[in-house]
Amino acid sequence: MTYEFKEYPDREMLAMDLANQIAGELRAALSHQERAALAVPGGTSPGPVFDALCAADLDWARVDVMLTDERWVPESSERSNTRLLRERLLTNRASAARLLPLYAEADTPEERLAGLADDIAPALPLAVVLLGMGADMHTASIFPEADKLEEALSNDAPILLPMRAPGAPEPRITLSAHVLDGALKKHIVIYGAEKREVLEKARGLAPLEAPINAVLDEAVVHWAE
Ligand SMILES: O=C1O[C@H](COP(=O)(O)O)[C@@H](O)[C@H](O)[C@H]1O
Repeated sequence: MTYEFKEYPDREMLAMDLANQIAGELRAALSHQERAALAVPGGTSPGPVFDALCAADLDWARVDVMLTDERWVPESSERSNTRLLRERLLTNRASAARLLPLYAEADTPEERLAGLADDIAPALPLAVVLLGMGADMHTASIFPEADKLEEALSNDAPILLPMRAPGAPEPRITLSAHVLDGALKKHIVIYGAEKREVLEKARGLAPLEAPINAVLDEAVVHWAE
């Protein structure tokens, strides 16, 4: 498995450079296809990238934006990844993009899974995916020790899976590994010494132990202190 590791002087430079790269890749995809799909993470890491990317000059009306995963909470919750997406990415020029949601009101993800997956399917494969990584080596909501970990990692997994894990305070919904890994361009954003070490420790481990390894091959990892 090989991946590129890009180190930046600071987080601001990382956010600007990564946003430029993603915008360029979306433009390239749109030059030879009618629509392009972009999947992005939630959590604490992508906000500054969203702040830069939302101003990019490209034909956002032909871009389908979705999350890599969602916490099963309504948008009124501080923990909603959709809320972050609306506040920081789907604004400015990017407000013209089409959001393909990973949440709909219901008590459990299982109740809405099929409908959400049906809406996403025509937009695939992803032109670009941006992923985060937790300190436990999870990516999207593919967590070590999760109840559907094996299924999420298998090549014939459905597009979307519900997920429950000891490290996740609420039920989740996640794109499966082959959908994420099938993106034409893959980027992973991580900050700080701890996550850099975690990524090093993941080297050589099976995706069952280190789910991040299911998407790392040929990805670009963007790191700043
Ligand atoms: O819960 C989640 O965690 C990961 C990592 O988040 P971070 O705050 O450590 O950057 C994130 O990539 C994922 O989308 C999110 O749902």
